Amino acid sequence: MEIFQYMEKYDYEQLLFCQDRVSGLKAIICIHDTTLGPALGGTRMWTYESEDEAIEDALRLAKGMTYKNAAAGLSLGGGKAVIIGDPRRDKSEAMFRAFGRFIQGLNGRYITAEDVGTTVADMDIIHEETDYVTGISPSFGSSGNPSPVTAFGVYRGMKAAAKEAFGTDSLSGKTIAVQGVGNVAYNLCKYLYEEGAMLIVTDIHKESVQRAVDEFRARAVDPQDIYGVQCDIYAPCALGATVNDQTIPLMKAKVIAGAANNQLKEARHGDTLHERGIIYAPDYVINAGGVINVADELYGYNRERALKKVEAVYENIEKVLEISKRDAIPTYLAADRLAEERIELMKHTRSTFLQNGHHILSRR
Ligand SMILES: NC(=O)C1=CN([C@@H]2O[C@H](COP(=O)(O)OP(=O)(O)OC[C@H]3O[C@@H](n4cnc5c(N)ncnc54)[C@H](O)[C@@H]3O)[C@@H](O)[C@H]2O)C=CC1
Ligand SMILES: CC(C)CC(=O)C(=O)O
Repeated sequence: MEIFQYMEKYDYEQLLFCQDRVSGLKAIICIHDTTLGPALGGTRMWTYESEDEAIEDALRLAKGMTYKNAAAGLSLGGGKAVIIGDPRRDKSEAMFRAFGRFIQGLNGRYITAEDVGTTVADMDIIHEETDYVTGISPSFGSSGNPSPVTAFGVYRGMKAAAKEAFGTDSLSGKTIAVQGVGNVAYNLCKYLYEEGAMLIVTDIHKESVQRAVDEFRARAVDPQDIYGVQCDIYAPCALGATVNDQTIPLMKAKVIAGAANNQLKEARHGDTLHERGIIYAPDYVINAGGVINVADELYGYNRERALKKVEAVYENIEKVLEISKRDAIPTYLAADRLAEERIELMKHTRSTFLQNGHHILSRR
């Protein structure tokens, strides 16, 4: 990959490679855009096949955070970090502390949190070395694990998308195919089951599937079979790029609404969904609950206030659907428009010169 060419094309600010030989840390921090404020986005730990794959993931995820934070109305820019390694095998205190020191070195330009492969316990270790970490244990007055709140937001957004497709936002009696029953999707399944939805689930880990079968009467299918099952809604809640040339022709769902980041393999797949009349709830709008929740820590965490904001994912999806209809464009473009218009507007508003002007919230 021609890295500078790619960064220039999508206007990235910074890409940082962090290496610590003793702990084995190999991490990449990517800051896409800080127009709206410091870049907030989680740290993913994953067994990448190659360094290029890890770099690409960091770049794509960081840009997604710029759009997610902007569309959610947060005063935050977009960034993300990835650690190369197996989260089930390679973690150590030394690794996360070394990583925390690299974050501290950025002096607040990047604030981290959980993502796939990292936990509250990992964030607590990072916190030993830096202030710029959220999603740490509630005993610090923090918000803890963002996943249940992300799930609540996805549930709200799914209802808004269902209303558009089926004329009612009730999910009772709807069949929902959930790909990946990890931290977010387990909590999502709970909401869906309690509302009376029928669940079809899959995961690469058998225990996760079994838990959903036992607790939510879900039907299990093999990972490759999830795309073609007869269902009303497909909820991608594993990794990205699952909406692509191979999977779209198999899909029976009228709605795609799930937690995963970067669901569309390429932007053109959003066009294909639009042409086929499948309502796609854009990933970074529907899965913003977690970041809205951890961002509230920057104001002194208040769960009630945070959940109120997350509830509004419903209205945000409605807004995207309205723009899509008004401008006759696919929903992924409508979401981009929502985010980009806000960034442009704030760029102008914030252009006034301030002499050493610090906001009362010193971390912003
Ligand atoms: N945790 C959070 O608060 C947020 C998560 N997200 C995104 O939501 C998605 C899920 O996140 P988490 O639940 O936190 O991660 P997780 O790691 O707890 O869950 C992901 C699940 O997907 C499964 N999986 C991976 N590849 C699969 C495949 N090919 N087929 C079936 N299952 C597969 C994994 O075994 C795991 O159980 C990720 O894309 C993440 O970036 C987005 C916003 C916030
Ligand atoms: C997990 C969140 C707290 C932030 C993030 O990285 C995301 O929304 O993807």
